[in-house]
Amino acid sequence: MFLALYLLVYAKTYIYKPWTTFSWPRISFFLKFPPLWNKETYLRFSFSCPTRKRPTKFPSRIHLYQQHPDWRGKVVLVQIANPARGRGRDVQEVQSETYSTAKRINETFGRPGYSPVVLIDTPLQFYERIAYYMIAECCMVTAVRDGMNLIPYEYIICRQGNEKLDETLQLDPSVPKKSMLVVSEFIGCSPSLSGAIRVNPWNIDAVAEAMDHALVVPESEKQLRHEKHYRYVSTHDVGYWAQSFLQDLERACRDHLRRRCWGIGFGLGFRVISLDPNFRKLSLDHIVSAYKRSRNRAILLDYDGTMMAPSVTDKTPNPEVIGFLNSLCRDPKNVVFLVSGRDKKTLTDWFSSCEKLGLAAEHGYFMRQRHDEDWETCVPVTEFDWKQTAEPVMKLYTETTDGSTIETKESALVWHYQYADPDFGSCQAKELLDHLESVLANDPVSVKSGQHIVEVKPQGLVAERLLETMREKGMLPDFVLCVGDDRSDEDMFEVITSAVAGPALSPMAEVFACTVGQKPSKAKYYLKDTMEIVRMLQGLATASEQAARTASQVSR
Ligand SMILES: O=P(O)(O)OC[C@H]1O[C@H](O[C@H]2O[C@H](CO)[C@@H](O)[C@H](O)[C@H]2O)[C@H](O)[C@@H](O)[C@@H]1O
Repeated sequence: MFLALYLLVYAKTYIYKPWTTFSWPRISFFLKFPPLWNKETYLRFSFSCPTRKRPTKFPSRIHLYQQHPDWRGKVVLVQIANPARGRGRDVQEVQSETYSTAKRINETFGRPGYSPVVLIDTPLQFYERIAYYMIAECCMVTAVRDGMNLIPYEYIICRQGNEKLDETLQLDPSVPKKSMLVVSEFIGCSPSLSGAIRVNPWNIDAVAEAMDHALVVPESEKQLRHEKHYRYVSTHDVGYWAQSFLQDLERACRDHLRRRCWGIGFGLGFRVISLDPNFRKLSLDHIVSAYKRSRNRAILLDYDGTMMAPSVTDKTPNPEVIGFLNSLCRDPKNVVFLVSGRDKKTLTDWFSSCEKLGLAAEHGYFMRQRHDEDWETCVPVTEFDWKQTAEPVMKLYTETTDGSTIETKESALVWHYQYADPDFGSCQAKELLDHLESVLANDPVSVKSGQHIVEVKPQGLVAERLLETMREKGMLPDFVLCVGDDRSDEDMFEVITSAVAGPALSPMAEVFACTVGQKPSKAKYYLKDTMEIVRMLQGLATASEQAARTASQVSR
């Protein structure tokens, strides 16, 4: 006879206490007290709170017995209902639903001497709860929302036990410990428990399947899963968290006195950002006069979000953009490159009328100096094995984020969430970024976020390569302008800023790294939006046209 136990905690009233404060004789007595403990008894715990709606709690148990009749008579699910903190109508509703469903399960699947569900609705002593943890084969937490939920961590610690417990229960200390967790994907601790079976608690069938799976996995797998759980819990203890908070605080405060803080945005979008005191708005007069003084100019321009507003649906460049790009390219002192995440074909089609414009497609993986030249592959990467790792992860987020899609480029994979719910999409994007960074840590790729995208692309620095090409041609830039709007452009800013006083630039070089909007950036300058960027580029184009007119008048 297997006894499975699950707990319904109506309120989180528990406090962590170290092992040393336990009353060993009481635990020992409790564990030996029939019918809760014998060598063949399996216990299952599950926690929930009535104020967080529980769609799948009991229905999934009914499904377990319906779909897996083998467990009837072998599994007893014990649910411990802690007293509710609140007394609202919803609390009462959940309580009465809990009682009536437990009754129904017992009537349907029970028999004399066997109740598949045991519902304990009196408060448990702390030592009793700990004892339940120790003997539970599996802990199940199916809350549909919860901040952190420490129950799985406590369960793991209890399952690991210690010497004293082994001695009390006459367990062989050399036998590896086991633990099984079924947890809701909506609770805070879920991402940290890589050995847990994660479920969507709204999906009754999936929860029943997970319960069944937790019962049937081989013993060796239960041990491996426990090893994973315990390794995490024992290394990420209170000391670890305190230390990491302190480190974060130190990092945030390091340049605090030097930095300026700004409140930006309105309502829910309001946030305080701290910016380098040297970060300032780019003055048109300043850049135009530096432009006029210079002889060899390198100009690197991002496209989406920089020259084209994110809100525009048709991203095809308008005649105004084509016009000033051509004016800039006609100036013999300029080398102009459009550096975009877009693919070769899109850039070729869009900029076919800009004959002298250099194009860097897929963030510089492909480059073409002019319209009549062939594309070259610039990054020495031929292996794309990382796509096999990245794609399934992106697919997972696409399935759970309605409106999101995956774009497959020759060198990169992009997860788009422009058409997903904005808040949920950006939360998912943050998670995906972390997830991809951790699984691709050893691959030669970088994971970047952009305008409603998360992109994985080969590492490679387009700005470095462009400066190198100019140097090979004997052109040492004395003016560098680099404009971009998102994280994928930060590498360019870093390269050109750190090239100052190096061999790639003239010692007199003036460098303008400019981002769009006021935000933490490696760029020294910002302009408010794409309109201001376009105005600035038009200003430079006008300066080039004036210089060309003056030159032609002089030569006549
Ligand atoms: O380097 P950029 O020129 O800024 O290009 C970055 C990405 O552009 C494209 O995505 C953008 O446009 C999409 C619609 O046209 C929009 O849904 C998305 O939110 C934008 O970021 C392109 O699809 C990506 O591959 C580029 O990396």
